Amino acid sequence: MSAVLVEAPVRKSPEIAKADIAVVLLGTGVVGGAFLKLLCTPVAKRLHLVGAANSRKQQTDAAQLTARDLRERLKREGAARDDAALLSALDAHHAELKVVIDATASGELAARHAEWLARGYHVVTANKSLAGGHLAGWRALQAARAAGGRYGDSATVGAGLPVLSTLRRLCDCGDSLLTLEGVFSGSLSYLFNQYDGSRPFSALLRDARKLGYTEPDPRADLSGEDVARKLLILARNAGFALGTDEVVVESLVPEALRDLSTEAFLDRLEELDEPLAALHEAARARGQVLRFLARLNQRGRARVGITEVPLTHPAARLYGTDNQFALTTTRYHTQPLVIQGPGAGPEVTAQALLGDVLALG
Ligand SMILES: NC(=O)C1=CN([C@@H]2O[C@H](COP(=O)(O)OP(=O)(O)OC[C@H]3O[C@@H](n4cnc5c(N)ncnc54)[C@H](O)[C@@H]3O)[C@@H](O)[C@H]2O)C=CC1
Ligand SMILES: N[C@@H](CC=O)C(=O)O
Repeated sequence: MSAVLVEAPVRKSPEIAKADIAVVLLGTGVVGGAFLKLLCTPVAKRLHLVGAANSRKQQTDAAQLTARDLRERLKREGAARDDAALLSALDAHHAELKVVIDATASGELAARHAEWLARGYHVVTANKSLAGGHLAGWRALQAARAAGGRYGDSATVGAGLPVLSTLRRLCDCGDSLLTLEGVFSGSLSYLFNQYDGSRPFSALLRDARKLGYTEPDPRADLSGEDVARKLLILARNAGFALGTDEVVVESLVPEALRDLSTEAFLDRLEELDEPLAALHEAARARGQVLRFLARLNQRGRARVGITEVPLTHPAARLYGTDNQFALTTTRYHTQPLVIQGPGAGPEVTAQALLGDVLALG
């Protein structure tokens, strides 16, 4: 029987008019750039971009903000960075909902999220530095949320996979997280799913960077820091008050490459090849493969690092940038609840940001 194409079901839109949303976008790199493209699609018609910034320049001029090449223009022209001017642009707009979107990896900006929430702006973020950083920051964020601020964080774990939403829903229903295990990094998944020694690790890393899977400085991925942040975000959302120093992190970055500038590090990527090849060879000789795993056990002990796993291990059967989150809870006890799918990339991450913005009202 041949496949029949059917029309998509008509979704009756509710009669209630949805609110307009004024938006400031911080970060016009890989993720921010993909978000700007989504803004031009019909689903984003309620969103009004009133400001956009990269690390050096910003724009609040309405005509400039609608330019198709806004991202390129911001590299050359615009006003100097000043958060106050961006927030004033939000204040001046008629929209009921005012949102700051953080598509940067800046710790400095993340440290302002709680203050923005307290001032009545909503925050939607791909930046994990606050929720996955020092416990004091996490606590300030929870206080701002308890006071009514809405924080869209879907993009911070699994690049928008329904992990945080599922975990929170379970906890809201009285379930408790017992253990958490899996592959929480899209770039490291991409690297180790492919690495078989035939191409140098550094060449695969360059590909991952070009495809937009790595952090702005790929050492944030290779050091396990980015994975540790995601583990902390999940653990804290499940009620474990873990500090950054309570996660044992095993870095893949050799000592000699740790203190370099990003540019200097990128020039010396080949120095990763030999140690990785040795690890790979040792694992292969034992019939195992390498995976970068995150684990939280029932006593709240957390560890992220490279591990040899047998070919039958669930993490050995991932593809592309797949993330895998295995949640054992009081109610999902015999078998874990597993959430798996692409866990990095500009389009999925930008979609997660848009989803969080639209969910505001
Ligand atoms: N690439 C991915 O697949 C995913 C990325 N994320 C997160 O998204 C964030 C952005 O990642 P990418 O777009 O890949 O990085 P990127 O390096 O391509 O872009 C970062 C942007 O932030 C800007 N920026 C830095 N400091 C700033 C400041 N103080 N004010 C305004 N702009 C500033 C930079 O100029 C640049 O435009 C990171 O926090 C990352 O962890 C989250 C999920 C997936
Ligand atoms: N660099 C990150 C991107 C998503 O958070 C990763 O590799 O997972």
